[in-house]
Amino acid sequence: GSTTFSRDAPLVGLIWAQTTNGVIGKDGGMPWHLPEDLAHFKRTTAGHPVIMGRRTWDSFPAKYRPLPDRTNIVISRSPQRRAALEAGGAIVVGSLPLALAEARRHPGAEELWIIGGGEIFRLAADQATTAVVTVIDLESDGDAFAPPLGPGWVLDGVSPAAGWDAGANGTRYRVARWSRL
Ligand SMILES: Nc1nc(N)c2c(n1)CN(C(=O)COc1ccccc1N1CCC(C(=O)O)CC1)C2
Repeated sequence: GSTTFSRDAPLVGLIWAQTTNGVIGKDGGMPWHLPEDLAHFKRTTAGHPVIMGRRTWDSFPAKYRPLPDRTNIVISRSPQRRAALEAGGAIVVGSLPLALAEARRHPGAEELWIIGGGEIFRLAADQATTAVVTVIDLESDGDAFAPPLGPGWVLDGVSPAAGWDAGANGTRYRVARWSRL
């Protein structure tokens, strides 16, 4: 029979999109337009709590906030910003540990997704057990970067395994899935 492992520890995943040279953001946005990635992001995170830094929250067009069908947890150390963020539908906490603790209380918490940005990914890389990375066939300058995945991270697979997918607008991309032992 199949063995099922009860996961009392949630799966903590990182999810981001980057250029081939590791840029994840520029001037508060992303230097590409790839609706297929937005659909992939929404499909992957829907139904689960998402944890993000305040800049990532601000980067979403207002009509997308809070991200629907997900508990939106925003890390901000600024008491001045807390009220506005909460008014916008976010749960606001002051640190990543507090965000992870808060996320566990919400629906879908068997899987938690950390969705950005660069500063939060670096803090979270040693606590996450999976990373889902959209690599876009583009070189760009930027001001936010993908975290280095340190020792212990292994590449589980890339889709497509060779070459690139192409979005309707011609942007080439692929999705790499990493896990940390
Ligand atoms: N692979 C991967 N990883 C990430 N962490 C993120 C992404 N892609 C994409 N992201 C962005 O910030 C960018 O988003 C958007 C930017 C402009 C317009 C709409 C959107 N979105 C439309 C869909 C919304 C939803 O999901 O409902 C979210 C906002 C985070």
